Amino acid sequence: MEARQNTLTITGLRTEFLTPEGPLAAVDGVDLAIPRGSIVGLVGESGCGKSVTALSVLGLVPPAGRVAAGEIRFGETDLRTLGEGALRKLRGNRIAMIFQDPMTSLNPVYPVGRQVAEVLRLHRRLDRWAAKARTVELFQQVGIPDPAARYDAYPRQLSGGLRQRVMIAMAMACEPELLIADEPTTALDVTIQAQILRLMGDLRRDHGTAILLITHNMGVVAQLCDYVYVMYAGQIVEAAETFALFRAPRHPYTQGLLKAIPSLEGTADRLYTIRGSVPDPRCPLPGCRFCPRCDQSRQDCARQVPDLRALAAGHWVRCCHIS
Ligand SMILES: Nc1ncnc2c1ncn2[C@@H]1O[C@H](COP(=O)(O)OP(=O)(O)OP(=O)(O)O)[C@@H](O)[C@H]1O
Repeated sequence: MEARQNTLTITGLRTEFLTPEGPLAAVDGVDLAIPRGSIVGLVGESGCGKSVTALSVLGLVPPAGRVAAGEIRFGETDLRTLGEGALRKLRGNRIAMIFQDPMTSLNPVYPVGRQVAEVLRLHRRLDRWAAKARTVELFQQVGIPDPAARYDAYPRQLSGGLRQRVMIAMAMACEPELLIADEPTTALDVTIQAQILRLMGDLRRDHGTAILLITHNMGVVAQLCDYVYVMYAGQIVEAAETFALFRAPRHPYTQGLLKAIPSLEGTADRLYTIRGSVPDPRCPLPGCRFCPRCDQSRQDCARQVPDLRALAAGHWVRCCHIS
């Protein structure tokens, strides 16, 4: 895929946090591309660096951290060269975001309708009445019951599912080119989860929005994504089209994640889990970072640093023993 066809192209991203023990690389050399109008998944266990990748794109890395290296291109623009003012203009307009807990993004002291209408007034230049009418219409589209009454509700008066719908309505209001959704359905029950995922699919279909979907849920990936990046210990360890990844996962970590999906048949007595846990980024391992947890590791894995190599068109794997 040529870079100019991408809505987002991340190259060599390294994001560090300053700790008393020295700098810690939460994201360590990540390359990731989102072609226009596609839905790309970023998966991995907790602590792998998914959220920090998203925050780096948005220019929202917390104060102790910084993007130390790499390029983040939104279309032709290198986001790292933009000042805070220009970045703020892009966020909530051409780039929208949805987080796991919408309370962190919604202002608790303003009615939710006014918050969405504000976006329409600011970015779509609608007057007060048109913005209100469009907001109620958007609330209806995202399945908020009694949308006119909910316009005046405060965030705390709504359920988690309704708050997440408000966030989607806000994202739809801007008709963004890029939506970054970080665990958008994790806190919701399964039925609401499916509805929110459907709405994101609609956003892509109706507005051509490219979506980066961050999740640890492989089922969600299978349902929605065109392409998947698997992240482990700050690095991409496998990347492939969704169909190829599910049909023939090559990295032992990806194989473990897929084995851990609960099956409907429920044949296994216990749900599979990958033994061990994500390594502490403060103590980087000399060889393959997955080696201590890998059930296929060999003697040299602890010493050899694997590169991300192409196995087939569009299928990349970081493992010393796969060719
Ligand atoms: N403010 C911070 N200060 C220091 N380290 C941080 C900070 N935020 C994140 N990290 C570290 O960065 C690493 C990656 O964290 P990140 O939140 O990106 O993981 P994640 O894959 O998104 O996990 P989760 O699904 O739990 O959000 C972790 O080791 C974490 O400890």
